[in-house]
Amino acid sequence: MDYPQEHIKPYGNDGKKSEQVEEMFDNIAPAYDKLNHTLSMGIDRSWRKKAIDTLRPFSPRRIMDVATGTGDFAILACRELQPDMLIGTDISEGMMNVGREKVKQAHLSDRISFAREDCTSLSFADESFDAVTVAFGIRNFDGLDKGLSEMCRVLVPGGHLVILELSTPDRFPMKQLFTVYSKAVIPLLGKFISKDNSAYTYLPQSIRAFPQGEIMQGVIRKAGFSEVRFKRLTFGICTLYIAKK
Ligand SMILES: C[S@@+](CC[C@H](N)C(=O)[O-])C[C@H]1O[C@@H](n2cnc3c(N)ncnc32)[C@H](O)[C@@H]1O
Repeated sequence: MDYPQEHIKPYGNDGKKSEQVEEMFDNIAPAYDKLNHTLSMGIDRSWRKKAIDTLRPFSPRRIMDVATGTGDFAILACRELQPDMLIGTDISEGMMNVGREKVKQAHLSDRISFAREDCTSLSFADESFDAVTVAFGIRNFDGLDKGLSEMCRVLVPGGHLVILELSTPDRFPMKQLFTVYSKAVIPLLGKFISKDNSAYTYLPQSIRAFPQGEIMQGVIRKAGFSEVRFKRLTFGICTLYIAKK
């Protein structure tokens, strides 16, 4: 299926979305962590922790963190869940280079590795992982259905998928506050800190266009998952989805 966010690209209509997304994240990589924590006022840390906690009962031994970026989710998941191995995959080498450095600093290089992989076409064999996670990345895919079915393919039967994604609150007054914040504050602060004029205009546009809540639950089910649940976090600014293969 064709989804509206697949037509929203960071740098205009020319060229493939995945190439533009890769270029954008390569550009903003050095500023990404600072911006992330500033724009979310640090709340992203508690969202990541909540997402990782949902995997604790299953003690996954092999984890893939898709769209791993600068590795924050991967590092926290490795510390909290103590898997045998965790591989962070992403299309942006710029983001992963920041992540590689952080993993080294955290003395986790023996358990966390990185690989350049587009999630819509993964090179891993079927049933390679016990858990797949993706935090704030799935909205950027050029092919949501293909990305989800690839994540399903590489999971073992009974394995778990955890998705964190930004969403738009649907109730007063957070809905109105978030509209002002996303249309005025995010582009301005984003431009100032990252020096990329387009990246932080793309961010709120892609959040608004991305399927949310019950609709996203249906999209995940259609890709082959069962027991799909979701939880809105912080008044619906973020949504956590959990599913089983
Ligand atoms: C907003 S960052 C999130 C990074 C990290 N997961 C976090 O929690 O901070 C989104 C990441 O998704 C990656 N990405 C976008 N499309 C992708 C794709 N098709 N396959 C793999 N990674 C992708 C980008 O390169 C970027 O690093």
